[in-house]
Amino acid sequence: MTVLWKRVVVKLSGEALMGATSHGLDQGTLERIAADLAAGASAGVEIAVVVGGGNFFRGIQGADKGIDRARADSIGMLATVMNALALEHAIEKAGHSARALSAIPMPYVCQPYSRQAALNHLGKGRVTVLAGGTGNPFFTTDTGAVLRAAELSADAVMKATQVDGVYSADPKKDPAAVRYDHLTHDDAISKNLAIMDTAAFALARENHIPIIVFSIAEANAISSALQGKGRSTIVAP
Ligand SMILES: Nc1ncnc2c1ncn2[C@@H]1O[C@H](COP(=O)(O)OP(=O)(O)OP(=O)(O)O)[C@@H](O)[C@H]1O
Ligand SMILES: O=c1ccn([C@@H]2O[C@H](COP(=O)(O)O)[C@@H](O)[C@H]2O)c(=O)[nH]1
Repeated sequence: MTVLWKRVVVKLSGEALMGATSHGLDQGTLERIAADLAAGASAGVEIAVVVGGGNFFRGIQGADKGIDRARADSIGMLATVMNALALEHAIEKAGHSARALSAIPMPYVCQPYSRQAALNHLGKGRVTVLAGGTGNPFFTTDTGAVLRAAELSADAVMKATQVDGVYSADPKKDPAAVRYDHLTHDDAISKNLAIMDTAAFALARENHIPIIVFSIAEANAISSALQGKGRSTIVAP
């Protein structure tokens, strides 16, 4: 496998882990994605995975139901820890070494996140699964992914999601939405494209980090994206 990047942060949507179910974790999907990550790491790419929590809980939805937003976001961050532990185990089962690190320290279940610990695991070829987003409420795991990419000097953020790229509008709501092959961070921000939050795009722009958006529904989606193959949108200057 000829790969484009030496070190990447893969942003894995929590919803991607539900497979065809409506909530939580689908074991077959987890195993497929774990094997794909293991293949990428075996090809020599240092892979950190920032995992979302939308298959369990989103803070904003909890806040809509009357839970204090900061409390609701804490629940959301804990959801990402559940996904990270499941993914760490699935990657190990797929035959590749993995470590989960949490931005919210909970040493009984996994190692607390630190930049040094993450760099150490990446340097040893372990798929490093980063839980808890930024560790702060009022953020998302998209912003967490770009933040980790900046502090770990990753070459790119690879957003593995439900859609095959960035569209002019949410394609799940607007069938007439048009897909972009390439756009700049400025375009994504000025057009208010909600595939990622503005904070994530702004941080990526400031730190010159390209973002590759692709669908995780395809077989070997991550390995293909690492080789520059398959359908995707590239957000870069
Ligand atoms: N302009 C757009 N182009 C493409 N997708 C868009 C756009 N605007 C909104 N979306 C929606 O954004 C979603 C991508 O978000 P994603 O599923 O990765 O959520 P997340 O918050 O990052 O993760 P989680 O699933 O854990 O909540 C797509 O499923 C798509 O419906
Ligand atoms: O830095 C962060 C990251 C996430 N959260 C909360 O977790 C959920 C799930 O994350 P998604 O990015 O939506 O998958 C999110 O809705 C927030 O409530 C957070 O508070 N801080």
